[in-house]
Amino acid sequence: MAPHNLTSNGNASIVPCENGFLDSSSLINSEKAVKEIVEQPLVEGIEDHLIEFSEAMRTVGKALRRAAEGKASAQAEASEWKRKYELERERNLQLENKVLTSVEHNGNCTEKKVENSEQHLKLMNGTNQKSQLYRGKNGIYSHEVLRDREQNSYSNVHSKLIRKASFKLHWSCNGEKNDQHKHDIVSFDKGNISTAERSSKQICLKWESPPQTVLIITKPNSSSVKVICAEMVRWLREKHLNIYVEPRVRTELVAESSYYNFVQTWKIEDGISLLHEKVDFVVTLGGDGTVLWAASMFKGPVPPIVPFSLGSLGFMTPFYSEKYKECLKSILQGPISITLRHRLQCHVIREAAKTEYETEEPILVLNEVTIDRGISSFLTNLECYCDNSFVTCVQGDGLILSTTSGSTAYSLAAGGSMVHPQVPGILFTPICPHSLSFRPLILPEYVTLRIQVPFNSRGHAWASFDGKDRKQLAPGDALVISMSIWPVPTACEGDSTNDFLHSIHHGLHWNLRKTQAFDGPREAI
Ligand SMILES: NC(=O)c1ccc[n+]([C@@H]2O[C@H](COP(=O)([O-])OP(=O)(O)OC[C@H]3O[C@@H](n4cnc5c(N)ncnc54)[C@H](O)[C@@H]3O)[C@@H](O)[C@H]2O)c1
Ligand SMILES: Nc1ncnc2c1ncn2[C@@H]1O[C@H](COP(=O)(O)OP(=O)(O)OP(=O)(O)O)[C@@H](O)[C@H]1O
Repeated sequence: MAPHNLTSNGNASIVPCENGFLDSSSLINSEKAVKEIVEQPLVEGIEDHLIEFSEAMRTVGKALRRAAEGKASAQAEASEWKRKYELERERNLQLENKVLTSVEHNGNCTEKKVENSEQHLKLMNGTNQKSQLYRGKNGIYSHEVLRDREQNSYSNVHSKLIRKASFKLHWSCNGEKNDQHKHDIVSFDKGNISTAERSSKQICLKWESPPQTVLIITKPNSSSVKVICAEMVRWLREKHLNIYVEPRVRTELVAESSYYNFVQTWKIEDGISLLHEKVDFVVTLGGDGTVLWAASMFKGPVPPIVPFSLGSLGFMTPFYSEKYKECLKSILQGPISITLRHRLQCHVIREAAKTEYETEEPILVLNEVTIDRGISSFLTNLECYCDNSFVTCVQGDGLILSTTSGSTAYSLAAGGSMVHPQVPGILFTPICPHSLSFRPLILPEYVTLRIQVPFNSRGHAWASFDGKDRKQLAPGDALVISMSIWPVPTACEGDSTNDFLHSIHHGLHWNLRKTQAFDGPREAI
């Protein structure tokens, strides 16, 4: 129940604000009420406990005043910060305007880019941050004004302003385009708890300006992939796109013909960290492993990925490579239905680390992180905590913490459920548990999990990330896992649900059974 406020006439009223705080006037009123009670002349022979009561009320009165004062000072501070923020925003917008105008005068940018920049500024409408996503009234906008900082010998865009294509995300509803992004909001209007209508379904990406730069990632050592890649590069070049490939692929292409000299790449690992700033979308040519590889190249935001199937299974690769021209035409034109695939952020915390924050570089996984016994012949012994609540102790071959995208991979093989990739959750799937009652769990996406190798463990454990980068975990070491804020947007062939069902039908032959014949024994009617 909400606290009641005593008034001088003895009536009680409930006065919490919407935000859960008491408002300052009601605090002052309640303080007055307390004062009135306290200041009433004491009747002779008053009991000791009444004196105690009045002392207590005095303390309450003081506390209420302090709360009101605290709130007023917090409000003043907030308005000061708001004012500073407005000033900063104004200044940055002016700076941005100046840079763009000087670029226009120097002729360093194409006409198209300058046109776009004005459009961008309008769209940015008061946002000063060089951030990846701008939340608009009717969806999410993405804009970037970037300076090419990389000294890349293959790049012909030195020190120029380059601009990523701008796009907008829509949430469409029952097949119709609906610009309203509906959040999952819990309301408690008049004390009735309800959630907002759940009509936000398929996410659509619409280009606001044409995409100009594409990154092609290919599965190595495959001649069919090499052929398609070379063809695709030529085709994209005709469409005037800037093309990036991995250093290995550029070497292969240039060895084939000097025609491919225009293809750009990066020289050192550092170049990869800037890719998301340059690339409008990524094409993968391979199987699911190539999509995992492409995702792992982006430690932060990931551009939309268009995965072409050149592997055996292809859960995440809905596009047919033979039809790449039609597919890419429709991708370049948009809008594109996308699946936002969540990733898990994994921190290894060594026992030797002095603080919780002294962790190794976090690793992002699109499928799963697995903690297993490696080559050890002992049972793994893993203590699992979820937001500091003890979950269980895993004794068996290991544990898989999987995203819903990874639910059809290793987790499925270990008995986990298949989950639609848009369901926000973390799968907790044991590997060969030595207990009959250990069933897999699906936990909500907002929890933080901590998997601890106990000090009394007989052996080490091993963590692997999307099947790669194995790391040894010694007794006392822990792995902390939470949902990353950087999902992997993958383009859909149909829509998210259609693609998911298609992949489990065709990839796994899910529930494939000959239909029972009509003739035979029947129920008596
Ligand atoms: N017992 C198992 O099923 C098992 C064992 C180890 C690893 N894996 C999976 O392999 C993944 C690594 O894939 P890779 O291609 O780099 O290695 P890989 O070449 O060994 O291929 C593993 C297989 O898993 C499939 N796969 C990958 N991601 C999938 C997904 N999200 N849904 C359905 N199938 C998927 C691939 O198509 C491939 O056929 C790991 O993330 C793990 O999920 C599975
Ligand atoms: N660009 C890349 N650079 C290095 N390794 C890669 C690259 N792309 C994919 N790989 C690795 O190559 C392996 C095979 O890739 P992928 O899964 O795409 O092909 P596949 O095995 O033929 O397909 P499927 O998994 O559908 O059978 C994976 O282990 C993956 O990590």
